[in-house]
Amino acid sequence: MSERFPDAFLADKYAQFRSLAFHAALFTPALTAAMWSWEWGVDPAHAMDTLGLRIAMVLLSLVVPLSVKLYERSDVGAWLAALCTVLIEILLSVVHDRIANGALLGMPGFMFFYLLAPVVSFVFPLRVNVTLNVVLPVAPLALHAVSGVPVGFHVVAYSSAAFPAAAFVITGHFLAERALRQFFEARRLAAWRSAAIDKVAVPVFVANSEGLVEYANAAMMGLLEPSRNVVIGTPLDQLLDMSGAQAGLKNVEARVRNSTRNTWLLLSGTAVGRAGRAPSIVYVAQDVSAARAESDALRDAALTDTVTGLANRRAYDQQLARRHAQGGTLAVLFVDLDGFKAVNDSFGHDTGDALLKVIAQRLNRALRQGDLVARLGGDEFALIASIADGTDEARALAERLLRTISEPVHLTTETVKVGASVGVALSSTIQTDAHGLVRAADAAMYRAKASGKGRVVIAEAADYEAR
Ligand SMILES: Nc1nc2c(ncn2[C@@H]2O[C@H](COP(=O)(O)OP(=O)(O)OP(=O)(O)O)[C@@H](O)[C@H]2O)c(=O)[nH]1
Repeated sequence: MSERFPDAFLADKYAQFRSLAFHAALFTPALTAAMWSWEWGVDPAHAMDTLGLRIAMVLLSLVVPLSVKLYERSDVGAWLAALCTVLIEILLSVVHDRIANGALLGMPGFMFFYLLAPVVSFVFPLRVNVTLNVVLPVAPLALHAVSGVPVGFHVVAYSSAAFPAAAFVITGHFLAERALRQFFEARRLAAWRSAAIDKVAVPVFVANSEGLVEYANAAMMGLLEPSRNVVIGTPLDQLLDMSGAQAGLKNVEARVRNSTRNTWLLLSGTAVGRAGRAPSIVYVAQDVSAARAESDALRDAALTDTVTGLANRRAYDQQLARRHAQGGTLAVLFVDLDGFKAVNDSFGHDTGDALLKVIAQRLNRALRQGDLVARLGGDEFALIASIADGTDEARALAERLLRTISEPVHLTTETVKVGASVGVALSSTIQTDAHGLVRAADAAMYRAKASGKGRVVIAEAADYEAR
């Protein structure tokens, strides 16, 4: 089996066949037409026309039965197809003779029987074909030699004309058979490869140079979830989010978009060239969702407070450093509950935990989009909020927090109530780094505790310097 691409192979064969046909077309009709004209005074243009029709029929007779034989693998089908073309040919001959007002087996019919031999004998090996094509034209001459039946000049002329025509047909038959066999085998192999790749458990897909998906095997379709029809021809970008991936083809991490699961793939791509086209990329994918979920969970655990589910101190420090570096006015709010120890002491640690969870939810609800609340430990919470209007806005926010914290908390068995002391440091007032802001908010919160609890204190420069 040739590994050549069927397109290139066929192009090659087509060129050979065309060159042969060109020479035969020059030689055969010219010779035949000359003889016809000489013998019967037939119009040469008309004669060539007739021969052109014959040649077209011969090509049809070659390709259709051969295709049936090679692709459907049916000799009976091939014979039936050949019979059909012969019947069509006879019909055409009859019609032609009626129009031309000639005998039933006039010139077209005569030529036909010489051309018929190689056509209908295509199912035989080449050697039989050649023999038939040599024997049939000389048969009238042999008959004459054996029986003395007179043979006119036109019979000799037709016999001579039949040889190049037969050569043309046999070569065409030979080339067409080879080309079709290669073509169908290549198609069968491609279909088999595609079916085999479809069956393997490893997800595989192909994207063309324009980023459109050309193929995805069953395993890949299972990961992408939508139906095959939707995927083929879809921009890869619509199916996979590769925005966080490193450049290149190897070890590319991609998230499946619109997935009901949080599916992550590790892709390895190979550029595969194609005749006359920009290379496509064949990707082999690995489902790394489980590993990714595990590492995400570890990262989340390292940044999350286990009791309340809020950000922990580490996450808070990271966020504050990032937000502070971005600029704009920030308010850092330190919230320490008042009377929390009494809840623990009276109702137990579990009730204390339940209370912390409710307070966390209330603080979360009181915040605006983009702000952050964290639990630093014990009964201490801290918030980061963007402030547009300075101290008054920060104070209003802090007082809103105080009010929501002080609402009674209805737990399963009891209702408890705590208060809070809040220290607020504004980056517009305290000109320092992120740590300095935290220290100032902490100091302001202590001042709130010291001056009677349940209140808000806005930090001044002295709070930062005092710590
Ligand atoms: N339930 C519970 N209690 C905790 C946790 N972490 C720390 N605590 C307790 O929280 C209490 C905090 O003490 P304090 O800050 O003195 O409590 P407070 O009654 O609010 O006192 P002030 O802050 O002075 O108003 C201590 O009793 C700690 O044991 C926790 O995760 N869960």
